[in-house]
Amino acid sequence: MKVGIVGAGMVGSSAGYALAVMGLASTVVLVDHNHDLAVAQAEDIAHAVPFMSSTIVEAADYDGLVGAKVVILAAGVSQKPGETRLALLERNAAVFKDVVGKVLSVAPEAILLIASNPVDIMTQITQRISGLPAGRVIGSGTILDTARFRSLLGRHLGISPQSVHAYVLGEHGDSEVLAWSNAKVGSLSLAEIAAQVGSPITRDVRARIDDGVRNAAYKIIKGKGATYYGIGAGLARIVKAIARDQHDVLTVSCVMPEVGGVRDVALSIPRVIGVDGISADLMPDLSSEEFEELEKSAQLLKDSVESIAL
Ligand SMILES: NC(=O)C1=CN([C@@H]2O[C@H](COP(=O)(O)OP(=O)(O)OC[C@H]3O[C@@H](n4cnc5c(N)ncnc54)[C@H](O)[C@@H]3O)[C@@H](O)[C@H]2O)C=CC1
Ligand SMILES: CC(=O)C(=O)O
Repeated sequence: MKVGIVGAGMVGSSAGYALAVMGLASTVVLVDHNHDLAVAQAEDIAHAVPFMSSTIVEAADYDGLVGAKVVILAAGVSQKPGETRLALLERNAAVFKDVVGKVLSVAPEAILLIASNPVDIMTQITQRISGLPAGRVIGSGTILDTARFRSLLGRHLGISPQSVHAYVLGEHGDSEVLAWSNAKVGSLSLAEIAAQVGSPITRDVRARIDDGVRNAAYKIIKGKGATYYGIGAGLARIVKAIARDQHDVLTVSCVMPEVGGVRDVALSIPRVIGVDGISADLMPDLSSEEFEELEKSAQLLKDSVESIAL
């Protein structure tokens, strides 16, 4: 399967690296308006391939995306230290107005996988520009936040994050909602597992984990300028679900008809993903407090998307 990546910066190249070393694509094509950067990234990633897979990694112009089954959109600007994701909206909307049409002119059948921030709004903008069915325009959404939540919960409990089933919903951003009420480890509720392993989830532990998830990007960007390994692996994980038609449940963003009272808005809930993109939305049971937070997150995203002229 051919996978295209538009935007060969830190996020795009990390996704390309993860796809290549995991052997999830026959070909990975990197496109960037800085073509020299795309060429350099493709060459560097290609040198890792002989150790792990046989993926062909190359740089190209948009023509190189012909036949791509998935195209990852990671072009645009990223946050400076202290800057919110929403502050990138106008600049990245302008980039997407340029990029989406070019991608579809050569790869009209592709599933579009959006990474650029603010990712929920970029997903909604892409769906509007492209006119594609909502299930073929997938935002990476809270896949990364969910990984952060599972990682911190697993660390607290001394359990592998792969056995922690816990989701972050709503905006990939400051208003996201950690769904504590339905988190499970194996078949046990959080309260039960915490009691069994002797690591209670106190108010302080909860606040520490919430901060660790919600503010992870700010801390990493302050320390090293950008985040990219986590999202690179997350994007590869979504491609895996598509490439192998796995019908995996992942928290990704997509335009949905209604969330509470808010209509036509893109945000994350768990969704089933396979070869045709998203095939089902799985709205979790939430406490009334969590559902209220989700509605607030939806309203904030809706207000932001309406502020942008398309
Ligand atoms: N969804 C998520 O969880 C995450 C999203 N991000 C977002 O991903 C995006 C990319 O971040 P980085 O890779 O760190 O930035 P970067 O600056 O390293 O790379 C962006 C690339 O886009 C290219 N580009 C800009 N305009 C273009 C256009 N019109 N056509 C083609 N290429 C163009 C640039 O030349 C650059 O190489 C940002 O918006 C960032 O906020 C970053 C981390 C996590
Ligand atoms: C930058 C970003 O969106 C993240 O690391 O969550």
